Amino acid sequence: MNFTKMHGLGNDFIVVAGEKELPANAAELAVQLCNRFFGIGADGLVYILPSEVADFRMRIINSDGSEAEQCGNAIRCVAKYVYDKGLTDRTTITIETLGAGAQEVQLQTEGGKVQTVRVDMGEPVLNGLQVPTTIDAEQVVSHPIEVDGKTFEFTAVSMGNPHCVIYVDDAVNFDLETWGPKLETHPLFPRKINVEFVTVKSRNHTDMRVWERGAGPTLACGTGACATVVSSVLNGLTDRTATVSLKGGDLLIEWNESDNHVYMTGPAAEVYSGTLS
Ligand SMILES: N[C@@H](CCC[C@H](N)C(=O)O)C(=O)O
Repeated sequence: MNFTKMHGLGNDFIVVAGEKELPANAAELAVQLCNRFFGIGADGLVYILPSEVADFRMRIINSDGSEAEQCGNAIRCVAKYVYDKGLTDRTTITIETLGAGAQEVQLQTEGGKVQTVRVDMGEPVLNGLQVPTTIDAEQVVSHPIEVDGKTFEFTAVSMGNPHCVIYVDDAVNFDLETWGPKLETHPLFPRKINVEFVTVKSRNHTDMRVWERGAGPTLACGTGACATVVSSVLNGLTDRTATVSLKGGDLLIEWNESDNHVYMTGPAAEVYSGTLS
């Protein structure tokens, strides 16, 4: 099996292309290969597959073997992969995802080299039951959630995959390991949830740290950055365009007023390619 190790701001993936469908043992493979001590080590296993509705199709399995509906950092890596490996020579392509349909991706190149990737991440889903949460409301904004006697307030956003955004005084030093897993598996979230801890720095800048569903603390989360800006607009805390600073670097997020789509711009990088026997 040939693979390429890639990352988007340190959120790292084992990327596999050439298969027609996701193998039946994909969950088991993800757990083995993503293990940082006994495997290659990654936050997720990503398959690039043929699509009937877009140029390419992507499936992503988290490091615990669960499948995610969408992944913002992986979609940028997939776009860079197909361009760099000559699977397309176009700089605007579409990539089909499980949870957010076909998305348009623009590769921003200089001298034939991919610099950044801009993705139309589609419209955010705000309806409580659709995110999904157990709350039947058109929007779930600043809703209380109790964990171990401590009450947080969260805003729920789906970008194809579910997110809960919580504002804290100091996201950079927040105790992710204690609160992340308890919020991820809280009964309010029937399919579990990705948790973003956010500190607003200005109308156009936030810090964010993420506890990812199925992967734990990662250096960056593209869909989480999109959810952060959507939530911050709904809470009146930022403008519609903002930079989200993650542990692995920055993403530029724009929630466009005219089409209601969220656009994400950021880098993607290849680390190495290998063969697994
Ligand atoms: N890191 C990703 C999100 C990956 C999937 C997530 N763990 C989930 O289960 O929804 C991103 O960059 O968006």
